[in-house]
Amino acid sequence: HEHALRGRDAHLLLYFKASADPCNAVLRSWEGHDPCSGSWIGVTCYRSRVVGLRLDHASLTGSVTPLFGLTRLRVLSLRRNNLTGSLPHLTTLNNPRLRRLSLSHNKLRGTLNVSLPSLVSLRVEHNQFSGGVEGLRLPNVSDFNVSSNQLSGQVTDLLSKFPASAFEGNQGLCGSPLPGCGEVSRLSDDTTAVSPSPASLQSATDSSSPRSSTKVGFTALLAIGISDLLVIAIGLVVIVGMYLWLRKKLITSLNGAAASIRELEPDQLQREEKEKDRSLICFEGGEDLRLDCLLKSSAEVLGKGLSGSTYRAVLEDGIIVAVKRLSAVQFPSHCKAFDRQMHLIGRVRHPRVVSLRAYCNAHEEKLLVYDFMPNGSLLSLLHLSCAGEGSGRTLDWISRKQILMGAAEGIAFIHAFPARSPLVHANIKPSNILIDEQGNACIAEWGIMRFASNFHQAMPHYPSGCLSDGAMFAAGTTTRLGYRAPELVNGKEQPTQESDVYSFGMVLLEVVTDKEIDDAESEGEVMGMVKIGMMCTAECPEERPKANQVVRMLSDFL
Ligand SMILES: Nc1ncnc2c1ncn2[C@@H]1O[C@H](COP(=O)(O)OP(=O)(O)OP(=O)(O)O)[C@@H](O)[C@H]1O
Repeated sequence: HEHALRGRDAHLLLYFKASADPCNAVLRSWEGHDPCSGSWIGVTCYRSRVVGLRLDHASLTGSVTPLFGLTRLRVLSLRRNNLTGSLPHLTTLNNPRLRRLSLSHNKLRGTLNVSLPSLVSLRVEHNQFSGGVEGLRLPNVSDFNVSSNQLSGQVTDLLSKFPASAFEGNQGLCGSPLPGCGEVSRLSDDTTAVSPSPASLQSATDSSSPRSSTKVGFTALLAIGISDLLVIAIGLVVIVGMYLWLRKKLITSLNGAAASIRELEPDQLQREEKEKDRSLICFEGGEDLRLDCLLKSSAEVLGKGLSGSTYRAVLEDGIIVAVKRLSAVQFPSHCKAFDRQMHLIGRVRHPRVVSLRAYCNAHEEKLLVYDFMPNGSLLSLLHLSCAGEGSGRTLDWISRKQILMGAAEGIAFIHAFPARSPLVHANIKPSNILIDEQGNACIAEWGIMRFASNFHQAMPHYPSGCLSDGAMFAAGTTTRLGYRAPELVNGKEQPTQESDVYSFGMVLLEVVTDKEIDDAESEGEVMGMVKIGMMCTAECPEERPKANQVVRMLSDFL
């Protein structure tokens, strides 16, 4: 029976692929009958069943309906694609385990009917959904957004706990937290009352003589004036009374609260403070992460560097993340600037930059949770013998060029990201250039090293003997500085975007001067790339090209 169900998962995914990626451009790796082989891009499995599908920004088209046949699915994230059609009625019968559903920025239409107690996140903003929201029965959802659709009708009581921003951009929706539906219709009634049609005005004037109308008008005006005064006086009395009553109540409750705070034991306060500290701060795509789940997950050490150790953690729902545990020696303090930097890093989203999904900045523990990159690092591909790691694969020339291009794009994106002061990676080296499911390079662990207490010791350099002599020669480096820009060696300067370009230049020279390349046709290209590397590693920082210029130069070779 289990075997048949696994076959059904594969069948449903391939059925989805047929309409989502008809040119086989993105889902090329979806081949064969086993989606859990590890090679199907975006698919996460647990005990040989598909539990997660994440394919954001993948230019997918067609309908999502086949995916709701995956009965073990927990996470479905297909943001920013071109998906069309409607959603089926989602109930516990067909999707009992679905926890996160992210379909924002697509072209989905039809009505929304989702009643799933398992769901904790529903994001369908920027689509074309229509009809009411009464079909949404989501008792446990904490992350919710249906904004910028064509929904109408009253927001139900269950959903009114979410902020107005979760509903805005739907012309026809009303009721808390949006303006009340009654208010809208009363307003329109009033408008009709004060602006009668010219025809009715005309008939009103015609029906009575000018004399009688003046008499009646005067008496009526007097009566209205007196009654208005009375109403205003009564209103004032009521308002003053309510003000005095509320003031009294507020003072009593404030006194009560102050007393109960005083009553708290000091260590209880400390405990609460610690609890707050120990929680994870989550960013887009990591909203579901919890510190206790992370600590309970099965973890395996990926490696250890100067800044700390990195673990591969498999969470309860089968999702795999990389957790960097920062060294307490290098990152001893609990500073606000670190929090600000993490919030900035958590906002950066680019296919060539590894996403930070959450972090924890407790006094005794600093954890950073990243997307897990399943294909190792450039270091493992290049220096199998030096690093004592790697899968034993050798890199062909085309892959080398693509990896360099991907890394340069990631760095250029970070450098151009709008921030108060220019953003800097400060730790560019092959172990921080990771390879994603499709073999593309992604820049990892940026922006952390400037918080290291022994920053200059931690700067990227390389174990003596590993950086090839060809690369050292091309860069004109006689001392073994490795990836560290010469201006940083005295330990007084802070890293800059120019020093990042230097480090990238060293990586580039290392990749293109490697003895392993035996493709004679590429000789001319090697020379061209070496020239780029030499420009990047110019002694004088001002003479080095900007990262976006490096991207442009590299693109000539692709
Ligand atoms: N998100 C990730 N996905 C997969 N592997 C990762 C991820 N982040 C880091 N790694 C791998 O984990 C190993 C250890 O990384 P870590 O960053 O802790 O050390 P390092 O890069 O060698 O040194 P440093 O502390 O200076 O950054 C490296 O092989 C790295 O490529």
